[in-house]
Amino acid sequence: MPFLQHLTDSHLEQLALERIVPALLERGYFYLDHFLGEAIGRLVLGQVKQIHRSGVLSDGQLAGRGSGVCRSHIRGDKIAWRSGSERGSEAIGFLLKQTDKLISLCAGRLGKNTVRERSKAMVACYPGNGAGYVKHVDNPNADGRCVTCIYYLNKNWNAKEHGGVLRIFPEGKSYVADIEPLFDRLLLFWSDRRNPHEVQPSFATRYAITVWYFDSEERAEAKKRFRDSTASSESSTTS
Ligand SMILES: Cn1c(O)c(C(=O)NCC(=O)O)c(=O)c2ccccc21
Ligand SMILES: [Mn+2]
Repeated sequence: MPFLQHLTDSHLEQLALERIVPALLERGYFYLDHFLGEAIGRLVLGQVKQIHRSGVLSDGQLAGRGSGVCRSHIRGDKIAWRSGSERGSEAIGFLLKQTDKLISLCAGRLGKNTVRERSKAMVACYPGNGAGYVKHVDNPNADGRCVTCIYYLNKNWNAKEHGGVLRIFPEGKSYVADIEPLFDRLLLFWSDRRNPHEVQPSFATRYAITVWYFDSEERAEAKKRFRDSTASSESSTTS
């Protein structure tokens, strides 16, 4: 089924150059609504709900800090990885094609970053039991990830009632950015220490799809460090 393209390629180019690049360089994050449009957004939501219903989402991580016995038994976010070419994930595949186009249009203008590869899509569901995600940095130690891209899928979301706000604490700034996980909203932000963030407790089912774009050089460096470290640890065990 040929998808009608909500945002034509020239729209995407305008969006990338005139809005996304300036915002990322100036503030470090950017979000826009109506990214795929109602029809395709609903197709993506339908496929995510089917993934959730099919039970393949991981058992949510145990909420709260601590480990062993003192850990609480509230199950938090549940996730599944999708390349977008699986049967039943075609609309997710289309979303990734659109975000790939967007990022490649930005590439070369994002300072030193040359972005050529990305992770698979992480489909995430917060069950609405009050679990959230503690404040963290996606990429604190140069693992290669440079841009976090999150597509939200929640219709009629009311943060006052449902919580689930993403709060970004931009490094060195006196303000925080509160972003509601609204249907068909796309959010991009630097994955490194510039953007610590948290997902506040969610009291309704909260769906999102995240994909991380890699800076090629940083990724290659990280892979090399990993190879060296495993090689040295192997040599130390054998010696
Ligand atoms: C489920 N989930 C996450 O929701 C976020 C995250 O920062 N989400 C922000 C958001 O959904 O607005 C994560 O960064 C994350 C990292 C590893 C595994 C699971 C993860
Ligand atoms: Mn995160």
